[in-house]
Amino acid sequence: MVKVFVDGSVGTTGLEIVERLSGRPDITLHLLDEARRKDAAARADALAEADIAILCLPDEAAREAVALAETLPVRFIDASTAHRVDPDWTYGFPELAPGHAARIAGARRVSNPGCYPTGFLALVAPLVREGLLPAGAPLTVHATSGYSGGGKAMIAAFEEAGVADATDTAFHTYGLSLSHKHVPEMQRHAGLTLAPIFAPAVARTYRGMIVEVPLHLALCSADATPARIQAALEAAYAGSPVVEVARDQALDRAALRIEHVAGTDRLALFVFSNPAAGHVRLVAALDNLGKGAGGAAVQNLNLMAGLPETAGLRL
Ligand SMILES: NC(=O)C1=CN([C@@H]2O[C@H](COP(=O)(O)OP(=O)(O)OC[C@H]3O[C@@H](n4cnc5c(N)ncnc54)[C@H](OP(=O)(O)O)[C@@H]3O)[C@@H](O)[C@H]2O)C=CC1
Ligand SMILES: CC(=O)N[C@@H](CCC(=O)OP(=O)(O)O)C(=O)O
Repeated sequence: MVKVFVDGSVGTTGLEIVERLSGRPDITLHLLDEARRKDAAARADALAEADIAILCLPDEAAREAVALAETLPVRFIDASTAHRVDPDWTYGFPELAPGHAARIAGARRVSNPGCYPTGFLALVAPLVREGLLPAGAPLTVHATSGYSGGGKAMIAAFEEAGVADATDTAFHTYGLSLSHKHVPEMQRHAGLTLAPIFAPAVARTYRGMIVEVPLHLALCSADATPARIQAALEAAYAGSPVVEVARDQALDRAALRIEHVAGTDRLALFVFSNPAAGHVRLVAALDNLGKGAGGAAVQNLNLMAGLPETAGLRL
């Protein structure tokens, strides 16, 4: 039995993780009740008893949890942004590169990826690694998230008319200072020398996400073609139980919906192209709370605990 403490278990991500772990015979789940869940001493005790702690907290509280456990043997999975480019932490995207799942399995401290970077890195990292995209390529990322991506505060803003920042919008773009907190992890883990321009948005749907990287083949390496890009992605995820690369590149596909894999822990990748124009649209569909957060945390937990990688996942 693996003893798991979920810190932040009543937040949006925490609840998703608890749902996936509850009732599993291989896991003993430790949660703190409402009165003690923010109590530092109670959290420190829970950390002392756990084999693995999953942090589903704002960045500052995640750093605090790690500090509380400085001298303890507990291993961490941190769902926050706090440690995603920290060289002392292993980046928790098992499909990032060959052998990376084994690194996560042996790691003490694993940083769960951001939801948007999960889509971006799945599309771009293999192409940089295979030399189809130069490391200095000037990339742009357009993405739309369901509103649960902003946690309890954004859920309230979309669902409760009475709150201070209530909104009735159907869709809004944001990140307009062009310094979103996900950019450093996108650049670092894709192996890019130039930071991508990131244009995120939110739509009035609870969960689901589309991440898109449009590419001019003129900006790619000389031997890059849509077929080679498709083949590189298929090779990178061959046999993956979580990441799938669609083979249907039909130009007349009517639409790709934000709900495509919502409610699952899958990640679906697409290469749409017009070879004559030299235009490609790399698109990822995921659930911000699935492979974008809770599903990824459970996948990492399984790897770290030596359990079947997909146990408890919604595939
Ligand atoms: N939502 C998403 O799609 C994704 C979220 N993440 C990341 O996961 C983390 C959690 O996000 P999310 O679940 O959306 O956020 P929520 O705001 O929904 O939940 C955060 C939870 O942490 C609790 N909390 C805050 N401070 C403390 C503390 N000091 N001690 C104990 N508990 C505390 C909050 O308490 P209270 O209920 O009282 O507010 C809340 O329950 C964040 O770092 C976020 O960036 C990552 C990927 C995707
Ligand atoms: C819609 C929305 O607001 N999304 C969040 C990101 C959600 C997420 O991935 O959380 P992490 O930052 O921990 O990765 C944002 O843009 O800040």
